Amino acid sequence: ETLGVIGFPFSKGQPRNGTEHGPNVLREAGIITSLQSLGVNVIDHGDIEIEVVLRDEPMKNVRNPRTVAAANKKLSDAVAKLVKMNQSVLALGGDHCMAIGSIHGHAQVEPNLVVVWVDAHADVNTPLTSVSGNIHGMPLSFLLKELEEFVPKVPGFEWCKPCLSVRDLVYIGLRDVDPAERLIIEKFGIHAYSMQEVDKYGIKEVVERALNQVDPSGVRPIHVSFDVDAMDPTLTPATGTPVSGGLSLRESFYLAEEISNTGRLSVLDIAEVNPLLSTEDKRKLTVINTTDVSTKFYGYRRQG
Ligand SMILES: N[C@](CCCC[B-](O)(O)O)(CCN1CCC(O)CC1)C(=O)O
Ligand SMILES: [Mn+2]
Ligand SMILES: [Mn+2]
Ligand SMILES: [Mn+2]
Repeated sequence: ETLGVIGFPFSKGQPRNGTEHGPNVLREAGIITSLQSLGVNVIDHGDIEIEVVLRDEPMKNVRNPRTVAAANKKLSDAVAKLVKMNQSVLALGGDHCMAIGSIHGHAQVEPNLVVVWVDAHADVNTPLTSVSGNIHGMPLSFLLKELEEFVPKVPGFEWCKPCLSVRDLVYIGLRDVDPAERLIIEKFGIHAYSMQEVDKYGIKEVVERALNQVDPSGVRPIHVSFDVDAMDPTLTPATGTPVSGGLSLRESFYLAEEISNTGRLSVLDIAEVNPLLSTEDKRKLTVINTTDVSTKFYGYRRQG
């Protein structure tokens, strides 16, 4: 089994500079060597080359549409290529708009995939419901077939055909969902385990129920889109939209270990590490905790 690592040094899905440094600070922290020390055959394919799109005027309130679209098209092609070569893919972000390219690319090769979205946020605003206009809050609206009729054409995204059904998506970690997102989740019955459910059932039950709902027969390829703001901000403070009351380190480890135990983790996104948003020691803490969770996704076992 080969793990292909792709860097997505990108920040234009949101207004805070810094997520473009995510891939490199994770590499500098030794994420590649940590994975190799697990016996994983890791190939670092470098970074997606981000092109500057001039005069990328907002479309209604959607910021940087063409820049976000062009970068994610490249990511989609890169992920598809690696999955086609039977590699597992670790995509290092970069802000969470990266999920558009990563999931789209994965779905071109594995249309039967399911998505586990680990995040404080639902990231399912459409360009019309978004209050901020930041595409990192909208990625799922570009991917979900059931939302296609509600999503206006956004310049640059002509390539992005929706490829995911709401029944193949499950959320874990929600605690800051916009009213419109709440409506969408309820209208389409999207499976969602907020931090309230994590407290109510415990992480073991939540992970079991989540996987059983999207993949009861336990055969489908899994795409995990992991926003580091799903974890408690005391653990990953270097991120753009921190929300208190997040997943503990042990809950994050357990989730990652259980996903790893399925043997069907195909693509993992690590999104929203922003080293510029905090002090040096908080950056270090964020990167170390993110790396520690990542190794559990790829076979590190606390019991040895
Ligand atoms: N839902 C938000 C946050 C998205 C976070 C994206 B990430 O990838 O980090 O999960 C927040 C919108 N929110 C609406 C109410 C306002 O008071 C504050 C911003 C949005 O901008 O759409
Ligand atoms: Mn988030
Ligand atoms: Mn997110
Ligand atoms: Mn975030």
